[in-house]
Order: sequence, then C-alpha cells, then structure tokens
Amino acid sequence: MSYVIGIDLGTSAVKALLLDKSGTIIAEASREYPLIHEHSGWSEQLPTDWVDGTLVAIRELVQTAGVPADSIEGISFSGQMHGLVLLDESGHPVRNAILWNDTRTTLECREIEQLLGSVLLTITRNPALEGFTLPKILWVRKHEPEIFAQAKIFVLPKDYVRYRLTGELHMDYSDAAGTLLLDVANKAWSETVLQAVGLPISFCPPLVESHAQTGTLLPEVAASTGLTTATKVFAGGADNACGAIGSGILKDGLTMCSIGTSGVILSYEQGSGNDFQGKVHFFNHGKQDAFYAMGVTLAAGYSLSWFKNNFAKGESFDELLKGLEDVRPGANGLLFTPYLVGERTPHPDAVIRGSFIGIDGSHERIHFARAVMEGITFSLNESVHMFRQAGKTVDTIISIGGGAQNPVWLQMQADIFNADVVALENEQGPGLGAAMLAAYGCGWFESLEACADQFVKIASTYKPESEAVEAYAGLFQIYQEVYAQTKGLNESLKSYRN
Ligand SMILES: Nc1ncnc2c1ncn2[C@@H]1O[C@H](COP(=O)(O)OP(=O)(O)O)[C@@H](O)[C@H]1O
Ligand SMILES: O=C(CO)[C@@H](O)[C@H](O)COP(=O)(O)O
Repeated sequence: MSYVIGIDLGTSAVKALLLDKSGTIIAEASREYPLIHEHSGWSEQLPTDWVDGTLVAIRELVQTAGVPADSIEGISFSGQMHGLVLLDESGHPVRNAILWNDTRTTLECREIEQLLGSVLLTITRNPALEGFTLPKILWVRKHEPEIFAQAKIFVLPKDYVRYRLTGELHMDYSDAAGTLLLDVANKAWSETVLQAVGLPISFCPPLVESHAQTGTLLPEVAASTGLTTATKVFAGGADNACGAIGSGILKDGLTMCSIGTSGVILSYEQGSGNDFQGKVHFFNHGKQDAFYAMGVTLAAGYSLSWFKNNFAKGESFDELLKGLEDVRPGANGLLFTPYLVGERTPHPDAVIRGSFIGIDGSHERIHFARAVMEGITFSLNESVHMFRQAGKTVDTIISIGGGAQNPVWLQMQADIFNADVVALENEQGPGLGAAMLAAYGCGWFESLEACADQFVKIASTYKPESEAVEAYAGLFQIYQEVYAQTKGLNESLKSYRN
C-alpha cells in the first residue's frame, strides 16, 4: 500500500493527516502554537514554531500509522494565507511573521490605492485590504527599515515550512493570489504593481502549480521525521483553496463554508470572467486554471475560542456547548457581532470591534455561547447573501473546519443560510485537500476530480427547518443594523485600546 501526507498549517495549530490510496485516513496528529498580540489589531507568529510543530506532528503521524517509511510517497501543504515571512540572504526570517488577521496596515492600503488607482483591482482582482501581504511588506519597510534592509525575498507561511523541509523556495498561484502582487488572471507577478511600490521581482519567489513537485526531503528532515529522502514534496496551496479541493468544490455551482480561526464562504469560478468589483475576494484555485470567489469573517472560530478561553478556561468545546440545543434561535434576545479583530466582508474595517446587544438578567453562559455562534454564522451569511445577490445559486453548502465538529452549529448553519449543509466524515478539508494534491501529484489519479470522487466522503446533510429559518431571517436583519450603529462608538473607543 502507498500513502500520502497532507499538512494543514492553520492559525491555531498544524494538523497532519496520513491517507492511503482509497482516501481512508490512517492517522492524524497536530501541534498547537501561540499567537502574539503585542498591540490591539496586531497578530504575529514565530515561523520556527510552525516548523517545529510540523516536524513533531509528522513524526507522531508516522509512528502512530506504523507503516513503512518508504511507502509514504508524497507530502503536500495547505497554509494560512497572506502571512508575511521575510527571509535574509541565508534564508533566515528577519522578524516574526505578520499574519492575515493583523490589521495594522490601514495607511499602507491607502498608499497602495493612491499609487495604483483602479489598475490595482484590474490586475490583482482584489482591493487593498489590511490582511493581504503587500501592505505588510510596506509597513515593515516604513517602520523597521534596518530589519527590512536584511530582507531579500518574501514567502508565505506554508512556503517557509516547505523551504525548511526541502531547501527549495517556491510559491503556488493560489497563495500568491493573496499577496496583492499577482496578476491573477495571467498567473504572473505583476511588474506594474511591483514597479509602483518600488520592489524588485527578485523579492518574489518562483511561481508553481499547487500539484507541482518542488523537491524531496532534506536528509536531516527525513531523519527527524522518520520519512525518507525519496519522499516527494508538492507545492500545496492556500488553506481555502485546499479546503475547496478537500470538499470537492471543483466545478461551478458548489459552495463551501469553513469555520477555522477565520470563517469563509467560498464559491467556485471556472474562469476569471465574473467581476465582483472587489466586494468579495477573487483568487486562483489550487486546481489548475480555475478560480474562486470568497467572503471572509476575520474572527469566526476565533470568537468562540476567545469566549472559551476567557469564560470557560480549561473546559473543552463540548463542555462549554453542553445544552446549546436547548436554547432557542436568538439566544433569548442576545445578539453578538464577531468583530474582535476588525472585519473584512462585507465591512472592510480595521477599527470596528464586537458587541453583545440585549444582555438580560436571565442570560446564562450558554446563551452567550449560542449568541457567539449565531453572530459568527450571521457574519458568514452576509457573504451568502452577497453571492445570491450576484445571481449565484447557493442551495447546498459543504461545511468544514473546526466549527463543523458541532452538530448543533451545523443545523444552525442550515437554518441561517437557508440551504442544505453537508458535513464530511472528517472536517479537516484543508489537510485533506493538501493530501489530494500530493496524491494527484504522485500520479495516483488523472485529475483532482477523480481523486475527489475517491477521497471526499459525505457523512450527513442538515436540512433547514422552517420555523428556525423564519426566526433567523428576522434576527439577521437586526444583526445587519449593528455594524452601522456601533461604527462611530468604536471609532471613539479606539484611543483607549492598547
Ligand atoms: N468541538 C468543537 N465544537 C465547536 N467548535 C469547535 C470545536 N473544536 C474547534 N472548534 C472551532 O474551530 C476553530 C479551529 O478550527 P481549525 O479549522 O482547526 O482552525 P485553524 O485552521 O485556523 O487552525 C476554533 O477556533 C473553534 O472555534
Ligand atoms: O485570511 C484568510 C483568507 O483570506 C484566512 O482564511 C486565512 O487563510 C486563515 O485561515 P484559517 O487559519 O482560519 O484556516
């Protein structure tokens, strides 16, 4: 038997899956790592934490699986998007990575808009948003010139890990699309954008397809993980592109909901023709020459983790959420907006922060937990709503990510989205997508679609229930008002944040 490994370099943890040729998951391992929030709106991680976590997770995976090392043919990656890793001449990071949910770069976004005007949207298919990579590069250049002077090239999180495993530097199109430096439709670094911001093309790594082989494991990596130097390493993709592959979103009409640290509603696009005018992100897929559009909630799973860490410390999610199904839709009049680190879709706003509206003396912790989950799902519903307004049919949504582990949340998604919500046998779509890229890259299948037929396994479908759909339709309208009503208040509160 032959095997492949999929690594999902998430924001909360790295998760590794080992699968056989039938798409059965043989073993799983994961390692968490911390986020560093030095100031409100800042979010960093240590690139070495990602590498250490990945090596330990692979070692555990290989030991648990107990399969011969030389039967593990390939390995590939899914990675949290947009995070800036600056490398010096010897390939060492010159500072911490600045992550996708770091919103310190509002001024740099305005600068990019001034330099490029409407050309930016035409080339990169996306507006300048704080989370994207280019504004982070400009921020470091402006605020840390001595550190920036040491930087010779930039990569994204999973590219750095892959580099440390193989010694080779590459970036795939699906992740490059989130940098704001890629000509998305033409699949090339944009000389117009690079010139406008004064960066040389040598600052950008070579581009490859997500299923392309980019090397094999270095001897010291093989030794420390229990793999061999013959293990083929494939580029991999952005976590949302890989999530789409891992949930079979490989043709028009299919939609995915992912609740990880962030939350995403993603819709497949066969060509680059559809123009959403920057209202949703438009990126290259991990499937060659395909695309996807998506709306992003910055603090989706993060909002629930924040709630658990502060009000249920030491408890598991299952303990915190016990009795969730006994609270009716609307959490007894309590509404939450998940703007803990600002928001992206539909309100690109780095200053807005979250609210609980309607706190009542009868509310207990479980009402707050339900309100948090409903608020996250309402935020995602804004993206569903936008896609429907753009003429897309959204009647079935494949739900993945840590949030898909709770059946009450899956039913809540069906009721709020008013669509069938499909759960897979394993919620780790990005890791599965990464493993599928390795399986396809190894030549096990003639297409990603053929691989999906074998690997993507549906567990259950949640149907919308009419009474809850009606209740949520009314609550969603109230939810939509909270942003405008709290925007000014949050602007006034900004100077009190540290
Ligand atoms: N048992 C659970 N029930 C509900 N939500 C959960 C559960 N376990 C994890 N989550 C949610 O999933 C999130 C992590 O999802 P994951 O896909 O692993 O994130 P990432 O890829 O960003 O590291 C957590 O922040 C939490 O909100
Ligand atoms: O910024 C985005 C997408 O544009 C995020 O979706 C990141 O890619 C992080 O993903 P998770 O860690 O939440 O999976």
